[in-house]
Amino acid sequence: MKSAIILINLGTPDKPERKYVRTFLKEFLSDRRVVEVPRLLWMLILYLIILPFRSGKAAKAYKQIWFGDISPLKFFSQELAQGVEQKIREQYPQRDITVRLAMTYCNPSIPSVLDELRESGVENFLFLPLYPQYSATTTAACMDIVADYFKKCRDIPQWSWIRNYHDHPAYIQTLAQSVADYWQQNERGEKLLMSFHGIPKRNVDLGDPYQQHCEQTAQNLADALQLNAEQWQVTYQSRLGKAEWLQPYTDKTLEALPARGVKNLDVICPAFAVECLETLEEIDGEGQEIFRHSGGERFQYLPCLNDSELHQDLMLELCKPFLDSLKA
Ligand SMILES: C=CC1=C(C)c2cc3[nH]c(cc4nc(cc5[nH]c(cc1n2)c(C)c5CCC(=O)O)C(CCC(=O)O)=C4C)c(C)c3C=C
Ligand SMILES: [Fe+2]
Ligand SMILES: [Fe+2]
Repeated sequence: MKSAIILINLGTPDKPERKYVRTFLKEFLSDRRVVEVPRLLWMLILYLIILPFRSGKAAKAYKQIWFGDISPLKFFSQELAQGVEQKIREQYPQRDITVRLAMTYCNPSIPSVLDELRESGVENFLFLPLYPQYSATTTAACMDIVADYFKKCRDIPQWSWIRNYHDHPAYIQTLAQSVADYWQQNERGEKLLMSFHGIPKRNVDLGDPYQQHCEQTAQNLADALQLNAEQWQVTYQSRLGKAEWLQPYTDKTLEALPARGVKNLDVICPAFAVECLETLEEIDGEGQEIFRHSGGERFQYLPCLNDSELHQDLMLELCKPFLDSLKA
């Protein structure tokens, strides 16, 4: 039986230009899983304020971080998928398994990847969203798209999900190894700031487990690195709009830390599997600037796991129960 593993990431504009950024933002921010503001009010805000003003600004930011003709998010996600497929071919030579990347928004879309795989005879799917911490705004959003796709199908194939892996020992071990490797090659900062993408606080109050997952990842990573309470901190970045999001906010913390005596800082973003606008521009760019202007002296951004061997091995470990369940 032909099987496929589909790595799913958020999505990204096709080009770092206003028109493409607008298309991406429109699709992303129209999803009711992402924004839960009453529809009419949100459509007014989206079409009258966010799309006209944010698209151009974000396009400029994307231009600064673009990798030649591809966005960093798509580049690393694709390389990761290819690396994982190669490893599976080597380690499971008797199995017929394809690994593909799909995006929740824009390209390659989940339906287009599913169409292609089903036409090639795949009958068994494993979906692996590249979000270690579950949130309805990300994980459930891609689950909806997959479920919608199969609504029109009579003979639904076998499918399974890796819903979250925020506390999987292999994930924590991989993160810890990446930090330890970094510290072996670079001077270690006084504090490790773990900055996660934020979500509105209301979502957590209504039952989204995301904050609990982030805090668990952070605590387990700190334990694996044997950090004491003074040596690490969790913050939340990328808030949008006026409502309260998860706190403490990354930008406010970066502004405050130098006055509290932290001048030499390491920052890691464990919610991001691969580099993207929110890590390269918001943290390593803007965040670094905020910290330095506030009196900080040394700011080191620790890269995401990206397409590293460590990350490929982690993906294989997460997929092991699926891979072992397949008949040779
Ligand atoms: C209501 C708004 C948003 C929620 C909720 C949200 C949750 C969320 N997002 C990610 C991961 C990524 N977000 C990225 C970009 C991005 N996110 C939002 C808004 C919300 N995100 C916007 C408007 C944007 C676009 C950029 C900008 O204008 O600031 C990206 C990067 C995409 C890229 O092309 O590089 C990622 C990745 C998570 C993990 C998450 C909740 C857990
Ligand atoms: Fe986001
Ligand atoms: Fe941002």
